[in-house]
This record gives sequence, structure tokens and C-alpha cells, in this order.
Amino acid sequence: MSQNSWAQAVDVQETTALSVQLDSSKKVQGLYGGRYTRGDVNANIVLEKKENGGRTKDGDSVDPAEQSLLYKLIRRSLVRNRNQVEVLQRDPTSPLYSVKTFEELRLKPELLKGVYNMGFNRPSRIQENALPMMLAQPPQNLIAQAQSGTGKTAAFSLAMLSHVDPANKWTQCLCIAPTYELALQIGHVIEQMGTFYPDVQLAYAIRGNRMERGIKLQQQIVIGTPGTVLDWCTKFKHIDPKKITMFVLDEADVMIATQGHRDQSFRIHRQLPKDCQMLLFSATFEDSVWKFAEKVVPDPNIIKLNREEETLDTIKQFYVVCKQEEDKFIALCNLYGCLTIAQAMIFCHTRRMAAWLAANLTQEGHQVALLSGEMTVEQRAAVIERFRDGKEKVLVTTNVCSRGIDVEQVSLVVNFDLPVDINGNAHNETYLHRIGRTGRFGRKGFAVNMVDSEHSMDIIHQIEMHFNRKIIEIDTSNLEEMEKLFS
Ligand SMILES: Nc1ncnc2c1ncn2[C@@H]1O[C@H](COP(=O)(O)OP(=O)(O)OP(=O)(O)O)[C@@H](O)[C@H]1O
Repeated sequence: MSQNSWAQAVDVQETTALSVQLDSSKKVQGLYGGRYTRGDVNANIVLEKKENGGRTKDGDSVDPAEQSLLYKLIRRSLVRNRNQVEVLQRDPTSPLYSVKTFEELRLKPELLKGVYNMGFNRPSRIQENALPMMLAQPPQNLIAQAQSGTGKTAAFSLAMLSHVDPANKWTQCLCIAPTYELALQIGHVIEQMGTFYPDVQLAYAIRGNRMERGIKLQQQIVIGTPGTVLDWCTKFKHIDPKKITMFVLDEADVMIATQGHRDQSFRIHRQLPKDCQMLLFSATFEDSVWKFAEKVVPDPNIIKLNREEETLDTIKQFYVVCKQEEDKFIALCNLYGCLTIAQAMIFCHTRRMAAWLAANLTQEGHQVALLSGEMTVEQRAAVIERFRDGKEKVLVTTNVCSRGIDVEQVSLVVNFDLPVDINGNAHNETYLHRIGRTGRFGRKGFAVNMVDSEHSMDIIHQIEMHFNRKIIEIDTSNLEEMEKLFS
């Protein structure tokens, strides 16, 4: 197949993605409390490709802020997590409060209405513990860690809205997020939740929003990126940091990935009053995040919700021996009928390979979607949405791009290229992430691995040993056998 035809397929795919518009009816509150349509801001949300963009030339390495934004864009509901929340109280002798309903929080009626209006019936796992802590008097500091989608943003948004005094026309809550786009997303949640509480206003301290030096903001809540927030506190004096009584640092793990952001966060933090309530949220909790969190949040309560473990228990695993690369494509075409029984994902090692494969499958008359690292976050979100809605049954992708797709709806995963680390050894974690299911009652699934060399056979053996699970050989040209296996 010529270069041109894959390029064409990518173009077709990207056009499809671009034609899926984001909901332009949603509103974003402007700097002066005015309202712009979300579409106005949207033009800026699309992440521009930087030179190099923090990506490898061909493989996909997506930056953590983009990944976070993608999660937010594609999320429709809470991520299911049946693990117990771990709570470490600053004062272990004080009673531990948790709530099962929003009523128990004694919120202002305007806020309760806002919460229900968002379709929240009851607090999420993490909210059950975090909300009473954040709303307690005297104020308590909190460090909370839970994977994306567990309700952290909604929790601190409610805490901020509930904390401020609407009669005071100055900034009382300051929230910082790693990027412009993430700040907008958080702001959007605050706006939705505050729909029935118009006395509380929100301003965005993000690039492009400018005011004359010395003008003090009247909005009670400010959300922004560290650089602009720092400027607004120090250089432009729009905010008096001494009057801040609640400071929220979101996505701490993404924040510290940028040295500049870490330093700016400290510099903002240093100006805040000693008794300012500090809240810090992170999806992960490596040592570096913990060290940072300890500096920003003195005497914290700590809440942790571990990710549900993925398992291969409900997955039937196979491999197909192919003499050479081209045979993998033939094997895949043989498999195609099985792929479309439900939904399938095909993983390639590089974007180039993914694009090539999608184009070839398309040329063979198969309908596939392509998720490629070249796409903007918004385009990727649109492709994922279409796939989730079943508009395409087969999705070709690289590893990084696919995170955020709820794999439970995918019943067949094909590793067109096996997952390897930089030394060429089996990448077990990635393998598990591609095909694993969470929860003991996860739906059944199938995985087919393409083997095209002794080396890839060796990888299969490494994976078998690691997970202590047999991977069975199949012959994709034997239709009868295939039908039996996938039934
Ligand atoms: N109590 C709740 N009941 C139902 N849905 C909720 C509740 N809390 C949050 N949600 C919804 O669940 C999804 C995830 O929530 P939220 O964005 O707050 O999670 P998060 O942990 O901050 O994840 P992320 O950092 O990716 O945004 C959102 O669609 C949100 O509207």
C-alpha cells in the first residue's frame, strides 16, 4: 500500500473526529462574571502541537496534562471502584465522619439543588469521607489521592462553593490546576454546581485574561494556572493572598511534572495565611508527589482510594504464529468476522503502524476507527466517544492513546504488536492494562497476540510466566476452530 493511502485514511478519520462538535450550549463564566458561550473559549481548548510536543517521533508518549484533559472530556460518570477508602486522620482520637447522603452535609439549599441538578444522587466513595472533612469547623487540611473519575473535582468544587461568604466581595478561595484547559474544566464544574447560587462568582486566572494593575477582583473564587495566579497575587495585585481562606491544588502529580509549576505553587503558597485551609488532590501518589504534598499541606488528613486491580481471570488468551509481518495482516483479516461480533481494539507499537493498519483494513472494505497520537486531545475524545457509542466496532490504536477507554465494553483485544519495554522485554503491566478487567465479575473477554519472530514468541512465554496463565495457539485460517474458540 502506498504512503498516500494511509495518509488518506488518517485524514478521513480526523475529519470524522473534527466533525463531532462539543456541546456548545454549555456556558463558561467569564472573568467579570459575564457569560461567554463555551464555544468561544473552545477554540483555545484544542491543544496545539508543540514542536516535539514531548512525544517521541513515532511512538506515542502523551503528556500527563493532556491525558488528564482527555479523561475529563470523555468521562460521563463515576469510575466504579469497590475498594475501601483509607483514611488517616490528623487527630486519630477525633470521631471519623462519613456521609451517605448530601443532605447530611447541611449544605445551603442553593448548593444542594445544584448537586442534584447535576444528577448526583449520593456522594461517591471518596466524597463520603472527603466532604465532611473539607466542610468541618474548624477547617482541616486534606490530601486526597484517587484515580481519575472518582469524584475529586466535584468534591472540592462543592467545598469551595460552600466555604465562601457571598457577601464578601473579594477572593476567598484559590484553586490552581496545571494547564489552561484543565482550569477551564474545573471552572465548568463549579459553574454547574453553582447554577442556583448566583451570588458566588468565579474568575479565571488564565493566560489572555487581563485587567489593569491594582484592580481587585470581586469574585469569591479564582481558578487558574500557577503562573497567572502568582502574577495576579504579586505583580498585578488583583488578589490579596492574605485574604485567601481556602487553597486547592488539583492534579498535584501533573503539576510537579513541570519544574516551573512546582516552584510557582510554592511561591503562591508562601503568601497565604498560616490558617488558610489547604487541600491537595492527586490521581497517583509516588514519593515525589508525597514530598510535594507534605510541603504544601501541613498537618493533613489523608484519604486514599486505591485503583481496583485488573485481572486476567476472565480472559481467554491466544496467539497466532505468523511467518512474517505481512502474514499478521492476513491473520487479522481472517479474524475480522470475530472482531466485529462485539467490539475490538487492535494495538500497534507505533502510530505509523496503526495508521498503516487502519488504512489497509479500510482498503479491504473493513470499517475501522483510528486513534492516533497526532490527533489533538479533542479529536481523540471524539473518536473515543464514537467508538463507545458503537459507531465503529473496531478501533486501531497505540498503547498510550487508548487509556481512558472503558475496556469492559471491548470483548476482543488484538496485540498486533506485543507490548515491550525499551529493552525489548515483555511489558507485563501494559499487557494487563490492555486486556485486563477490573472486578471479579468482569465480563468475559478474548485476547489474540500476533507472533512473528522467535523474539515475539519469547515475549509470549515471558507473559505466560509472569501471569501464570497459559496462552493457547490458534490457527486463524481454520474458521471452524475459530468459531468454537470464540463462542
Ligand atoms: N456523587 C456523584 N454522583 C454521580 N456522579 C458524580 C458524583 N461525583 C462526581 N460525579 C461525576 O463523575 C465523573 C467524575 O467526577 P470528577 O471529575 O469529580 O472526578 P475526578 O476524580 O476529579 O476525576 P478527573 O480528575 O478525571 O476529573 C464526572 O462526570 C462527575 O460529574
